[in-house]
Amino acid sequence: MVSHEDLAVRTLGPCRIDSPLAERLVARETTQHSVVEEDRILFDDTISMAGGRDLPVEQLPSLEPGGPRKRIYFDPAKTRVGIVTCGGLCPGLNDVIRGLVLELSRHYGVRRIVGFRNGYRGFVPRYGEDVVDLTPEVVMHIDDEGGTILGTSRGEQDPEEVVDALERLNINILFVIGGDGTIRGAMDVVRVVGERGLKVAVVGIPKTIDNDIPYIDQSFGFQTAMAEATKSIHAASVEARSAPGGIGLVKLMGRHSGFIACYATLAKDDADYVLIPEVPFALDGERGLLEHLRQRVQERGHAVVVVAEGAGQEYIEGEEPGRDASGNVRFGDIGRLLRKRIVEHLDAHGVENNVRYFDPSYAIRSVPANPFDSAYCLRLAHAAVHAAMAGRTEVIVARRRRRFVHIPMPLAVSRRNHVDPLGDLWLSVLEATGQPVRFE
Ligand SMILES: Nc1ncnc2c1ncn2[C@@H]1O[C@H](COP(=O)(O)OP(=O)(O)O)[C@@H](O)[C@H]1O
Ligand SMILES: O=P(O)(O)OC[C@H]1O[C@](O)(COP(=O)(O)O)[C@@H](O)[C@@H]1O
Ligand SMILES: [Mg+2]
Repeated sequence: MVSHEDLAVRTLGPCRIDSPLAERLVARETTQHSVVEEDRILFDDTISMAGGRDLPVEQLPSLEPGGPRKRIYFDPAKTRVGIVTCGGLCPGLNDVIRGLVLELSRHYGVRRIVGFRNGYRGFVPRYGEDVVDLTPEVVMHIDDEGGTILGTSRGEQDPEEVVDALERLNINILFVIGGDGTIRGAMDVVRVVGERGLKVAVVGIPKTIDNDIPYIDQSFGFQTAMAEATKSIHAASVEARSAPGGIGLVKLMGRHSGFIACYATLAKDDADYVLIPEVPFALDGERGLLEHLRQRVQERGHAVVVVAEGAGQEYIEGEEPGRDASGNVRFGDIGRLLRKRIVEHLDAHGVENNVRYFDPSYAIRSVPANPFDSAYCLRLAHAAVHAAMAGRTEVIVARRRRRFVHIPMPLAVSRRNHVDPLGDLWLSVLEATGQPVRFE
């Protein structure tokens, strides 16, 4: 259970400098729409959860609100900022970079902002990466494109070398835009910064199309990626309905969490089956997926199956899952395996079948952010700048139940966000598809 201590945010020191934004904050109060900096946001949101702790209200676990402070830690005129993007692509990376640069320069008056190229390797001299000066002019229209203007990479780097680079360039604030691996890397940087007695704020903006960062409503770019995925589900459905025994099979990204598969399915209410890593399924047997699918195709003439890449890995034989440079598992291709097994099963029962396999893969994450995600990215960037200028460190900014909050990095990587097989989302998926609760 998350405790009060888990939610404590680290700061570099007292805020003694008047914020250039202070004037705008005078009339602010805590309402449905804002939380003042002195207030806290309760972590639990049901009576049973909060009541179960048996604590007075002021001792209940609570989060520090995001947003501008009246006084800040860093003197903007003397502050130098670094930005890095790491891990897999995600729609909105450029929006976040742009938002950081514009907020820092226009509202705080920070004049020295650099981008490190290609993830954490951009700090390490042997890679020979250049450092990019980021000005409002440079970033103004970068949100029109997907990807990241800074480039990204996987693979661990020595945090000592990262901090050497921070020292060489006199960086006071480092913004890391990345997923769980990136946040773990950032925590190593914070440790070395502390060991050297430096005052560098490290603030993260969580990025993942898989939506697997816990305690937040949704990661930026997720909505765009899942919207993009609906196009393949629609195409699969059209193909399936247009051929005798048509079966549209769509494999979507989602290594450990099936959020893209679930939401894309709900958005395009066309699928008969959704398979995700969180819900194991039997393939064979009377109550297995293949037999159910055979009956569905015979009854309705067609079917659509959506599978997340991490689902059903136990069926991929003879292949040890590989690892990428960051140590993430590289799964076997569940889509191809399902295609093969579906064809074999239906052929064996003399059922005509035409399987059309879609693997949109990188296409769903390399697109520019949609307007909702763009707005979200900009607001996350603003929140990250406010947090960093106020000396917060080892923290990510995020939206939780529609409030912007600061979440300590150790908590953000303490677990993964999963689709709960007993939760509301999976129930909605079961209702939409009509698939059995279990294939067993
Ligand atoms: N356990 C870890 N400890 C320290 N750094 C890590 C760790 N895992 C990943 N990293 C660093 O974070 C970067 C991105 O991690 P990765 O897992 O590839 O993507 P993501 O941040 O999207 O999860 C890598 O370049 C690597 O240097
Ligand atoms: O082939 P790549 O670029 O290493 O990444 C593939 C993986 O990246 C993801 O899109 C997201 O992963 P991260 O958020 O860890 O970067 C996964 O869904 C997918 O398995
Ligand atoms: Mg990751």
